[in-house]
Amino acid sequence: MSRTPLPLPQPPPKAPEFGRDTLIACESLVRIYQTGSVEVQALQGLDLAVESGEMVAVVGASGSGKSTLLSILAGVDAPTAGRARVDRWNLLAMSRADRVHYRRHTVGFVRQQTASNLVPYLTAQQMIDLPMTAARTPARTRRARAAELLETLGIAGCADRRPAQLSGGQQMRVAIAVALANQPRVLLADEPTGELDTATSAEVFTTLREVNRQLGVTVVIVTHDPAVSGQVERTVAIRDGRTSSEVLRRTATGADGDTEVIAEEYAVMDRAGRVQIPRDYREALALTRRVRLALEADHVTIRPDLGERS
Ligand SMILES: Nc1ncnc2c1ncn2[C@@H]1O[C@H](COP(=O)(O)OP(=O)(O)OP(=O)(O)O)[C@@H](O)[C@H]1O
Repeated sequence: MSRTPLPLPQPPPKAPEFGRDTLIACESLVRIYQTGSVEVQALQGLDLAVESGEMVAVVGASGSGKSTLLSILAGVDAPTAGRARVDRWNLLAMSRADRVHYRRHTVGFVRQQTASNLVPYLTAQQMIDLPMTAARTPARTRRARAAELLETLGIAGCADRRPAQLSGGQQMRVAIAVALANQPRVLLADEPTGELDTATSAEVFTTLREVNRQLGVTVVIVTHDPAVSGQVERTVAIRDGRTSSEVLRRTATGADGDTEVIAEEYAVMDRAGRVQIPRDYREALALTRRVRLALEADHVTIRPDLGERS
């Protein structure tokens, strides 16, 4: 008996190696906190890929797992299961010495509370110097790097000031300079504008964008402020410890020559092919436990299971 071949497109010869082309690659990432008999699943199979040179915002409601993700990427916290790679580092298999090296050279971290990033009795220049001294950078290089960072971040005039003599925006810029002192490939910022007014927040975002563009540093910003999304090319939304959607922004030139920003929302598919269908879509079509899937020429349809047999 001859069979008609299925009209399926040819699959690629081999699935790409995990995280091969990305600087940050998280797959099915799980973090469970155990407090006594209570177990909290802060991350429940999160997927995230960030290319080198990108500036990405991670948004989500309070408790959705944003800070947990950032702590893991910062090498401060370790995942319970899944995969996480940043640059050449496997975050699930780092020795203590690896972790020190990773935190010193691969990632820079700006914390939520501005003050917690700074040392009250040191000047801006001395604070930028600290991580380089820890990394045994020669004095001449340290001086040159501190001067370059102070200049790039627009705070050259603040070199000899202590935190109390700086405005909120200047304090945050010093914190960013400290995080960049050892030339990390990735800058992680946890709610960098949480304590700032609107104008100062905009100033800090401009600084982060300049750092991203001028120094080529990959930037990941965690925030629960949806307004931030308009400032970056890609926003990743986390819900209940999983990546639920991504919004990509690009500029396009219309027929009239005007440029406009186009934002498109995407669902995120993991390597096993799982996609989360938004609740309002499910409710609108009464999609419940079982749905009908069909492969069309250039798309896949999902239909409610109406119970009839075909
Ligand atoms: N050290 C911890 N021990 C126990 N539970 C924790 C711990 N850290 C976080 N959690 C829990 O994990 C979940 C995710 O927390 P996380 O701080 O990552 O969320 P978030 O999205 O950053 O929230 P927020 O915007 O309020 O900072 C929450 O339910 C939180 O209570």
